[in-house]
Amino acid sequence: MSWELLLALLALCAPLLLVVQLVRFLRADGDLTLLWAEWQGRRPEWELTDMVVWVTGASSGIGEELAYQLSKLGVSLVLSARRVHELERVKRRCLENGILKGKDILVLPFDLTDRSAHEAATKAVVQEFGKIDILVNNGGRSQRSLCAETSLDVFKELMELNYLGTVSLTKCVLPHMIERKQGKIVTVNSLAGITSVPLSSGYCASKHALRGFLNALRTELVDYPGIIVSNICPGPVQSNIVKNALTEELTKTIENEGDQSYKMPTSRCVRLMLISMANDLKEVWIADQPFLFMAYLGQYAPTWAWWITSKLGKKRIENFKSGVDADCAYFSSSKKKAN
Ligand SMILES: NC(=O)c1ccc[n+]([C@@H]2O[C@H](COP(=O)([O-])OP(=O)(O)OC[C@H]3O[C@@H](n4cnc5c(N)ncnc54)[C@H](O)[C@@H]3O)[C@@H](O)[C@H]2O)c1
Repeated sequence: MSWELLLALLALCAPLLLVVQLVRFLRADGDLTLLWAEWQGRRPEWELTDMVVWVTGASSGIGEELAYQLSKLGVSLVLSARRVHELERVKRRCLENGILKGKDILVLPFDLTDRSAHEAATKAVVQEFGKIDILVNNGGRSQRSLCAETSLDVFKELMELNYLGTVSLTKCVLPHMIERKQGKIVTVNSLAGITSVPLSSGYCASKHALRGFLNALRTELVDYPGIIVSNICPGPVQSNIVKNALTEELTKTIENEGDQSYKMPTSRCVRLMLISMANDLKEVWIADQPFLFMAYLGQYAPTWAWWITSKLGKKRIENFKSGVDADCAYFSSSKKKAN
């Protein structure tokens, strides 16, 4: 084959390859460091075995799925949330489907907003298993209400739970990790901790606050390279987050949680979280499109992102008011989805 022909072929193939890569990028469900770690990095199956992992919010959604996937890796597991019977149910399923024995799982119920319980809970974990390798700050609640219609009590509750509850538990576990010079503090934040969406002003604020806290904490721990502070930012994921969301008043619940099936499967989100833990990633974004694309746009072209957010945000409020999930039907009629 002549050089001219080879060059001509290359010139033809290059745009094709570029298009293929672009399509792959547009279909990605994680940021580039996370996808690289998934492709080339350490496997959770090699890295996380024999660890003591404490998961808050383990009675439902992401925390529950995390318990199931961890129970297949041979860790010691601490399951926390408020409802003991739900935690016992999760424990039973972990024992049925995983490789753990009863002694490997501690059910430790407490309310994250009751900060006076955090020290005793931490001591109970250390007493049971002798150490804490990974704390997964996962417990939290979202919000579905317009700022102007929302009581200040709701904003306070979101900060108490999502922000101060996480800060307090992290502060209880930190001295133990500093003494051992190792450990992972993994916090389930949200893309709402990076970008902002309507109907969730209190939630976004609590998650933005968490990101600020975690980034500052990480810089304070530079002398302890064995302690990893990890900020996990998922987009929409299948769980009970909408059903359990706060509304205008503390006592008012969501009337219609809408169809959640378009969201990322919980198992995929949790798998990517485990990859991030195995590879000590500092911050990861986990989301299907167009949510991931919007996070990138917000980072690199904030003014364009704001223009699009204002259009999509209007649609989000419309969706919510017409009784479908706020995030669905961005590109089609909300009435059609409601039927
Ligand atoms: N599902 C999503 O779309 C999504 C997206 C981004 C971030 N997140 C975050 O993921 C985390 C888990 O949420 P999820 O989606 O699994 O929702 P979920 O409602 O299914 O689970 C939330 C868990 O937190 C626990 N919890 C709530 N209030 C508590 C309290 N006061 N004390 C102790 N535990 C409490 C619940 O009991 C439950 O176990 C949250 O921090 C949420 O902000 C979820």
